[in-house]
Amino acid sequence: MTAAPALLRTAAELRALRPDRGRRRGVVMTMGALHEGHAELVRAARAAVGPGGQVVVTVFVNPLQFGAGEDLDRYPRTLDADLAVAAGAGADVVFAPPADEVYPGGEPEVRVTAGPMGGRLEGEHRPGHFDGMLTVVAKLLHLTAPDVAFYGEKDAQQLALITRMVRDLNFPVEVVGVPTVREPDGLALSSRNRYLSRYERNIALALSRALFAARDRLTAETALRVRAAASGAPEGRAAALAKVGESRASADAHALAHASGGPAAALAAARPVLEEARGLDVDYLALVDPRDFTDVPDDFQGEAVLAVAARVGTTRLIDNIRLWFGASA
Ligand SMILES: Nc1ncnc2c1ncn2[C@@H]1O[C@H](COP(=O)(O)OP(=O)(O)OP(=O)(O)O)[C@@H](O)[C@H]1O
Ligand SMILES: CC(C)(CO)[C@@H](O)C(=O)[O-]
Ligand code: BAL
Repeated sequence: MTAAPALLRTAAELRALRPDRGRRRGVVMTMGALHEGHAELVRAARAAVGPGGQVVVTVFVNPLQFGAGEDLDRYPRTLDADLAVAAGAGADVVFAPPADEVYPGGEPEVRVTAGPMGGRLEGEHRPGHFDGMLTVVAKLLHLTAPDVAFYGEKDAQQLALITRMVRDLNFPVEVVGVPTVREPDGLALSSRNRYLSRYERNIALALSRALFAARDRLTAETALRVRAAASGAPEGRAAALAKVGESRASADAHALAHASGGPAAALAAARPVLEEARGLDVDYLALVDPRDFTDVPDDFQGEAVLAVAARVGTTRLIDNIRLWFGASA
């Protein structure tokens, strides 16, 4: 049986439970309502610090990162179930402080500013969100003093901003990103999925389907290019192949002549999936450079993030995947 993690409420309790010298502390920050995505972060933390290290899961619904009219009041609070998930994944400590432990002086006047990256995509649609998020992450890093901290790639812009803050402000911690955990049908796990009715969940599947459509388009175009490269240049070849009755090879060569295989093709594959999903209200679909979340140009080479945010009814969901552009990964 897995031992129940210690449930701590104060920074003093957390300080008293520091791991022995030479043992590492790994931290997973959450807003609770834990699911398998969170569990994966906890398992990654356990693997990184080893059996003798200490894994701390923080559970705190941070008012500072919610805008007016967002879901702060109805955000699910499920601490008993969270303790069970944390235990099952191998956490030693759950740190669930009350708001006045995190903000003893009330709303902080001095805050972390997210900078230009924090004004794009999520930041544009949730003004102030990233300042509030980084402020609490900075505080939780001070309170938990980890050697290593784990964040999900599901929140790709958040991960990029935390990485940037740690670098820009010299936090002595290693930041590790963990790949997105999905349901078998593709839906990214998210605490907010609990808001969805069955009908809405079906609509929400369009987010991951759009991302996968882009990935599949790039894969298909790469395969075409490899096939054509084995036998000469595409457009003239299409006509020549057609003449000798090689219709399939001719069609491939023709498709190749019109395939860009670049960012525009990825967006063109994803967009119709979102447009055709009735009941989905899209905030953005964007292909961005993971270093600063600016849109990539059409001659971009390297790894990009295809990110989407949309509302289904009153629920707002985000998702993203990484795509590679260029000769080889
Ligand atoms: N499906 C997932 N796969 C991997 N990591 C995830 C997943 N969902 C959330 N995380 C990560 O867990 C951490 C805590 O996230 P949070 O508590 O906000 O959960 P969430 O499911 O993203 O909630 P919400 O639905 O409110 O966005 C973050 O680092 C987040 O990126
Ligand atoms: C990092 C975080 C715990 C800060 O409140 C939150 O933004 C989240 O759960 O992703
Ligand atoms: N999962 C990111 C935190 C938020 O949406 O506020």
